[in-house]
Amino acid sequence: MIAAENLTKKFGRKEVLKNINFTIQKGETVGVVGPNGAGKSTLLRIIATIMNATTGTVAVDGLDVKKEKKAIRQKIGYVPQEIAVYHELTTRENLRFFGKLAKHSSEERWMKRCEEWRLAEHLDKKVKHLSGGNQRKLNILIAMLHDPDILILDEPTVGIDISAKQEIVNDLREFGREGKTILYSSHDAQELETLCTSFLILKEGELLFYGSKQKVRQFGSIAQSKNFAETLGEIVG
Ligand SMILES: Nc1ncnc2c1ncn2[C@@H]1O[C@H](COP(=O)(O)OP(=O)(O)OP(=O)(O)O)[C@@H](O)[C@H]1O
Repeated sequence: MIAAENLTKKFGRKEVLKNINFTIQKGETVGVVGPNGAGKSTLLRIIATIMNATTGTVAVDGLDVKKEKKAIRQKIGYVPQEIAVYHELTTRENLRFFGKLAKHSSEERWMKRCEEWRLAEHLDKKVKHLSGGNQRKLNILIAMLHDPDILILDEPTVGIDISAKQEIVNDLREFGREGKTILYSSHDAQELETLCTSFLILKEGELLFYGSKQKVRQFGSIAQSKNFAETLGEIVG
């Protein structure tokens, strides 16, 4: 469970998260949505213990993100927007290297994931020779090396083609079915609809909405006849 209470974040005088409250239950796949600059990355970084909130709290399974960073990092995998792997190393070398840094990584487990995610055939290729989609997959698998219960992904499919996006979304859906909690920030309504069970909508630092996919449709009541992507687009505006 991830519970935010009266969360605010200021950069100088600019308040980019304004008194945010929500509780995410275990096993949810939450789409974190909002226009550019809404505060999505900032919120995800605070939950991932990379950045501190200015005031308020976030508890991950009862642990405080400010005080118990180490314990929370065992539970969470964080996938940054940028591809943060070594391009001159092979896929296998990257997994081994980051596996050594991560506690509780197991080569047997990541080999199994590579097979499930169709990366096994690319294990001995240098990352610079992988397709954009496979580089993105590797970026995600590295965040999963310690088998976290919660995966936080900040726009993980930017710049790749539609079929690679669909593969990643399907692989993450399977991961969600293992009972994992996923927070997924994206501007792509199609992939959000396919993957997410609930939505957290931010606008100019305010939490506009948090609830199930069905409720998003009700929330966008003026758009009843429209499809999900249009409804979401209208809410986010
Ligand atoms: N380190 C920082 N210092 C100062 N301002 C920052 C910093 N990081 C983010 N901001 C500002 O905070 C606001 C929220 O940024 P954030 O990156 O969280 O938005 P976002 O919703 O993720 O946007 P995008 O969809 O473009 O990635 C923006 O106005 C941004 O310029």
